[in-house]
Amino acid sequence: MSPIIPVVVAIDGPAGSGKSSVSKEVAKRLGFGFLDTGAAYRALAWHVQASGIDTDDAASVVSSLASFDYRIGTDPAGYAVHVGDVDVTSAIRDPAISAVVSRVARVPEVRAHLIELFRSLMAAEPRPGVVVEGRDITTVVAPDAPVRILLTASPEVRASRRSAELVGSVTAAVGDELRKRDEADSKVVDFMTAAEGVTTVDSTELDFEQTVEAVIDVIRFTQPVTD
Ligand SMILES: Nc1ncnc2c1ncn2[C@@H]1O[C@H](COP(=O)(O)OP(=O)(O)O)[C@@H](O)[C@H]1O
Ligand SMILES: Nc1ccn([C@@H]2O[C@H](COP(=O)(O)OP(=O)(O)O)[C@@H](O)[C@H]2O)c(=O)n1
Repeated sequence: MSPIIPVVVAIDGPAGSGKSSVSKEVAKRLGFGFLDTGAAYRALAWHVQASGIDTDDAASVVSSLASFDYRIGTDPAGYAVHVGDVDVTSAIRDPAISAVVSRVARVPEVRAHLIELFRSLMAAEPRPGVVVEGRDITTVVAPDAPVRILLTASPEVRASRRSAELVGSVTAAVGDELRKRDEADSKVVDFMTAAEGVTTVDSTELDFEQTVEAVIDVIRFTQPVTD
Protein backbone atom coordinates (compact mmCIF):
# COMPACT_ATOMS: atom_id res chain seq x y z
CA MET A 1 0.00 0.00 0.00
CA SER A 2 1.48 3.39 -0.96
CA PRO A 3 1.63 6.09 1.77
CA ILE A 4 -0.87 8.94 1.72
CA ILE A 5 0.96 12.13 0.68
CA PRO A 6 -0.18 15.16 2.73
CA VAL A 7 -1.51 18.21 0.88
CA VAL A 8 1.10 20.94 1.23
CA VAL A 9 -0.10 24.53 1.71
CA ALA A 10 2.96 26.77 1.20
CA ILE A 11 2.83 30.30 2.66
CA ASP A 12 5.55 32.95 2.34
CA GLY A 13 5.72 36.61 3.24
CA PRO A 14 7.67 39.36 4.99
CA ALA A 15 8.15 39.70 8.76
CA GLY A 16 4.97 40.43 10.71
CA SER A 17 2.59 39.73 7.82
CA GLY A 18 0.74 37.12 9.93
CA LYS A 19 2.25 33.95 8.45
CA SER A 20 2.75 32.13 11.71
CA SER A 21 -0.48 33.01 13.55
CA VAL A 22 -2.71 32.72 10.46
CA SER A 23 -1.11 29.44 9.29
CA LYS A 24 -1.48 27.90 12.75
CA GLU A 25 -5.19 28.81 12.91
CA VAL A 26 -5.82 27.59 9.34
CA ALA A 27 -4.12 24.28 10.20
CA LYS A 28 -6.26 23.89 13.35
CA ARG A 29 -9.48 24.49 11.44
CA LEU A 30 -8.62 22.09 8.60
CA GLY A 31 -7.12 19.37 10.80
CA PHE A 32 -3.76 19.92 9.10
CA GLY A 33 -0.24 20.02 10.52
CA PHE A 34 1.63 23.33 10.88
CA LEU A 35 5.32 23.89 10.22
CA ASP A 36 6.95 27.21 11.14
CA THR A 37 10.27 27.16 9.25
CA GLY A 38 11.46 30.51 10.65
CA ALA A 39 11.62 28.87 14.08
CA ALA A 40 14.45 26.61 12.83
CA TYR A 41 16.57 29.58 11.67
CA ARG A 42 15.84 31.34 14.96
CA ALA A 43 16.70 28.21 17.00
CA LEU A 44 19.97 27.84 15.08
CA ALA A 45 20.85 31.49 15.81
CA TRP A 46 20.10 30.74 19.51
CA HIS A 47 22.26 27.57 19.40
CA VAL A 48 25.14 29.45 17.71
CA GLN A 49 25.06 32.15 20.38
CA ALA A 50 24.71 29.63 23.22
CA SER A 51 27.81 27.87 21.83
CA GLY A 52 29.77 31.13 22.01
CA ILE A 53 30.10 31.39 18.23
CA ASP A 54 29.98 34.72 16.36
CA THR A 55 26.93 34.68 14.05
CA ASP A 56 29.08 36.42 11.39
CA ASP A 57 31.57 33.54 11.36
CA ALA A 58 29.95 31.45 8.59
CA ALA A 59 32.43 28.55 8.81
CA SER A 60 31.79 28.11 12.55
CA VAL A 61 28.03 28.48 12.02
CA VAL A 62 28.21 25.62 9.48
CA SER A 63 30.26 23.50 11.94
CA SER A 64 27.64 24.11 14.63
CA LEU A 65 25.03 22.28 12.51
CA ALA A 66 26.60 18.97 13.62
CA SER A 67 25.56 19.64 17.25
CA PHE A 68 22.23 21.32 16.39
CA ASP A 69 19.65 18.95 17.87
CA TYR A 70 16.51 20.71 16.63
CA ARG A 71 13.08 19.40 17.60
CA ILE A 72 9.74 20.72 16.45
CA GLY A 73 6.39 19.02 16.03
CA THR A 74 3.64 19.86 13.54
CA ASP A 75 0.66 19.80 15.94
CA PRO A 76 -0.84 23.32 15.61
CA ALA A 77 -2.35 22.98 19.10
CA GLY A 78 0.91 22.00 20.77
CA TYR A 79 3.47 24.38 19.31
CA ALA A 80 6.87 24.07 21.04
CA VAL A 81 10.48 24.39 19.87
CA HIS A 82 13.39 22.56 21.53
CA VAL A 83 17.14 22.48 21.02
CA GLY A 84 18.18 19.27 22.74
CA ASP A 85 16.19 19.26 25.98
CA VAL A 86 15.99 23.06 26.23
CA ASP A 87 12.60 24.62 25.49
CA VAL A 88 13.49 27.69 23.37
CA THR A 89 9.92 28.53 22.28
CA SER A 90 10.02 31.98 23.92
CA ALA A 91 13.78 32.61 23.80
CA ILE A 92 13.87 32.51 19.98
CA ARG A 93 11.33 35.40 19.78
CA ASP A 94 13.66 37.71 21.70
CA PRO A 95 14.61 40.84 19.69
CA ALA A 96 18.28 39.88 20.26
CA ILE A 97 17.68 36.75 18.15
CA SER A 98 15.64 38.67 15.53
CA ALA A 99 18.62 41.02 15.19
CA VAL A 100 21.06 38.24 14.17
CA VAL A 101 18.92 35.49 12.60
CA SER A 102 19.43 36.75 9.01
CA ARG A 103 23.20 36.26 9.43
CA VAL A 104 22.84 32.52 9.91
CA ALA A 105 19.97 32.23 7.38
CA ARG A 106 22.12 33.66 4.56
CA VAL A 107 24.66 30.81 4.74
CA PRO A 108 23.97 28.39 1.83
CA GLU A 109 25.01 25.25 3.80
CA VAL A 110 22.60 26.25 6.58
CA ARG A 111 19.75 26.63 4.10
CA ALA A 112 20.52 23.30 2.40
CA HIS A 113 20.60 21.53 5.78
CA LEU A 114 17.34 23.04 7.05
CA ILE A 115 15.49 22.65 3.74
CA GLU A 116 16.24 18.92 3.85
CA LEU A 117 14.90 18.81 7.42
CA PHE A 118 11.70 20.67 6.42
CA ARG A 119 11.09 18.28 3.54
CA SER A 120 11.45 15.25 5.78
CA LEU A 121 9.06 16.77 8.36
CA MET A 122 6.54 17.51 5.57
CA ALA A 123 6.81 13.99 4.17
CA ALA A 124 6.31 12.47 7.65
CA GLU A 125 3.14 14.52 8.31
CA PRO A 126 0.45 12.13 9.58
CA ARG A 127 -2.48 14.54 9.01
CA PRO A 128 -4.12 14.92 5.55
CA GLY A 129 -2.27 18.19 4.95
CA VAL A 130 0.40 20.50 6.32
CA VAL A 131 0.61 24.30 6.27
CA VAL A 132 4.27 25.30 5.89
CA GLU A 133 5.24 28.95 6.28
CA GLY A 134 8.43 30.93 5.76
CA ARG A 135 10.23 32.91 3.07
CA ASP A 136 11.13 30.37 0.37
CA ILE A 137 8.44 27.70 0.75
CA THR A 138 6.50 28.62 -2.42
CA THR A 139 9.69 28.93 -4.49
CA VAL A 140 12.38 26.59 -3.11
CA VAL A 141 11.18 24.25 -0.35
CA ALA A 142 7.89 23.18 -1.97
CA PRO A 143 7.56 24.83 -5.40
CA ASP A 144 5.25 21.98 -6.51
CA ALA A 145 2.80 22.44 -3.61
CA PRO A 146 -0.82 22.45 -4.85
CA VAL A 147 -1.56 25.60 -2.79
CA ARG A 148 0.95 28.47 -2.71
CA ILE A 149 0.21 31.81 -1.07
CA LEU A 150 2.11 35.06 -0.52
CA LEU A 151 0.76 36.72 2.64
CA THR A 152 1.50 40.44 2.71
CA ALA A 153 0.54 43.60 4.62
CA SER A 154 1.80 47.18 4.47
CA PRO A 155 5.03 47.91 6.40
CA GLU A 156 3.12 50.20 8.81
CA VAL A 157 0.50 47.55 9.64
CA ARG A 158 3.16 44.85 10.08
CA ALA A 159 5.17 47.06 12.44
CA SER A 160 2.14 47.94 14.54
CA ARG A 161 1.01 44.27 14.82
CA ARG A 162 4.49 43.09 15.85
CA SER A 163 4.89 46.04 18.23
CA ALA A 164 1.62 45.09 19.97
CA GLU A 165 3.21 41.70 20.80
CA LEU A 166 6.42 43.11 22.28
CA VAL A 167 5.94 44.62 25.74
CA GLY A 168 7.36 48.15 26.01
CA SER A 169 8.26 48.40 22.32
CA VAL A 170 7.97 51.49 20.15
CA THR A 171 6.29 50.93 16.76
CA ALA A 172 8.84 53.04 14.85
CA ALA A 173 11.76 51.04 16.27
CA VAL A 174 10.01 47.73 15.58
CA GLY A 175 9.28 48.93 12.02
CA ASP A 176 12.95 49.75 11.59
CA GLU A 177 13.96 46.26 12.76
CA LEU A 178 11.45 44.58 10.40
CA ARG A 179 12.61 46.70 7.46
CA LYS A 180 16.30 45.92 8.08
CA ARG A 181 15.60 42.19 8.47
CA ASP A 182 13.39 42.08 5.32
CA GLU A 183 16.13 43.92 3.42
CA ALA A 184 18.80 41.42 4.54
CA ASP A 185 16.53 38.40 3.92
CA SER A 186 15.51 39.69 0.47
CA LYS A 187 19.12 39.39 -0.69
CA VAL A 188 18.81 35.62 -0.24
CA VAL A 189 15.27 34.93 -1.48
CA ASP A 190 12.48 37.04 -2.99
CA PHE A 191 9.38 36.99 -0.77
CA MET A 192 8.07 40.45 -1.59
CA THR A 193 6.63 39.54 -4.99
CA ALA A 194 4.53 36.49 -5.80
CA ALA A 195 6.22 33.93 -8.05
CA GLU A 196 4.23 32.58 -10.99
CA GLY A 197 1.20 30.60 -9.81
CA VAL A 198 1.36 32.02 -6.28
CA THR A 199 -1.81 33.74 -4.95
CA THR A 200 -1.32 36.98 -2.99
CA VAL A 201 -3.43 37.57 0.13
CA ASP A 202 -2.97 41.17 1.27
CA SER A 203 -4.09 41.43 4.92
CA THR A 204 -3.54 45.19 5.29
CA GLU A 205 -7.28 45.87 5.42
CA LEU A 206 -8.29 42.52 6.91
CA ASP A 207 -8.59 41.57 10.57
CA PHE A 208 -7.22 38.23 11.81
CA GLU A 209 -10.47 36.29 11.22
CA GLN A 210 -10.90 37.71 7.71
CA THR A 211 -7.30 36.78 6.87
CA VAL A 212 -7.79 33.20 8.09
CA GLU A 213 -10.96 32.96 5.97
CA ALA A 214 -9.19 34.44 2.92
CA VAL A 215 -6.45 31.80 3.18
CA ILE A 216 -8.97 28.97 3.63
CA ASP A 217 -10.86 30.28 0.57
CA VAL A 218 -7.69 30.00 -1.52
CA ILE A 219 -7.14 26.45 -0.24
CA ARG A 220 -10.74 25.42 -0.98
CA PHE A 221 -10.58 26.98 -4.43
CA THR A 222 -7.42 25.06 -5.29
CA GLN A 223 -7.87 21.87 -3.30
CA PRO A 224 -11.22 20.58 -2.04
CA VAL A 225 -10.88 19.79 1.68
CA THR A 226 -13.29 18.44 4.24
CA ASP A 227 -13.72 19.90 7.74
N1 LIG B 1 -4.95 40.17 9.71
C1 LIG B 1 -4.51 40.44 10.93
N2 LIG B 1 -5.09 41.42 11.62
C2 LIG B 1 -4.66 41.75 12.84
N3 LIG B 1 -3.62 41.15 13.47
C3 LIG B 1 -3.00 40.16 12.83
C4 LIG B 1 -3.40 39.76 11.53
N4 LIG B 1 -2.59 38.75 11.14
C5 LIG B 1 -1.71 38.57 12.15
N5 LIG B 1 -1.97 39.39 13.17
C6 LIG B 1 -1.20 39.52 14.42
O1 LIG B 1 0.02 40.15 14.06
C7 LIG B 1 1.10 39.62 14.82
C8 LIG B 1 2.22 39.15 13.91
O2 LIG B 1 1.80 37.99 13.25
P1 LIG B 1 2.76 36.75 13.02
O3 LIG B 1 1.87 35.59 12.71
O4 LIG B 1 3.74 36.59 14.11
O5 LIG B 1 3.53 37.20 11.68
P2 LIG B 1 4.76 36.54 10.93
O6 LIG B 1 4.78 35.08 11.29
O7 LIG B 1 4.48 36.77 9.48
O8 LIG B 1 5.97 37.28 11.39
C9 LIG B 1 0.50 38.55 15.71
O9 LIG B 1 0.26 39.12 16.99
C10 LIG B 1 -0.81 38.20 15.05
O10 LIG B 1 -1.78 37.74 15.96
N1 LIG C 1 11.84 29.86 5.11
C1 LIG C 1 12.52 30.74 5.85
C2 LIG C 1 12.01 31.17 7.08
C3 LIG C 1 12.73 32.07 7.83
N2 LIG C 1 13.95 32.48 7.40
C4 LIG C 1 14.82 33.31 8.24
O1 LIG C 1 14.39 33.21 9.59
C5 LIG C 1 14.10 34.50 10.12
C6 LIG C 1 12.97 34.38 11.13
O2 LIG C 1 11.81 34.00 10.45
P1 LIG C 1 10.36 34.16 11.11
O3 LIG C 1 9.37 33.65 10.13
O4 LIG C 1 10.38 33.55 12.48
O5 LIG C 1 10.28 35.71 11.27
P2 LIG C 1 8.99 36.60 11.51
O6 LIG C 1 8.54 36.97 10.16
O7 LIG C 1 7.96 35.75 12.21
O8 LIG C 1 9.48 37.72 12.34
C7 LIG C 1 13.86 35.39 8.93
O9 LIG C 1 14.14 36.74 9.21
C8 LIG C 1 14.81 34.79 7.89
O10 LIG C 1 16.13 35.28 8.10
C9 LIG C 1 14.42 32.06 6.17
O11 LIG C 1 15.52 32.47 5.77
N3 LIG C 1 13.71 31.20 5.41
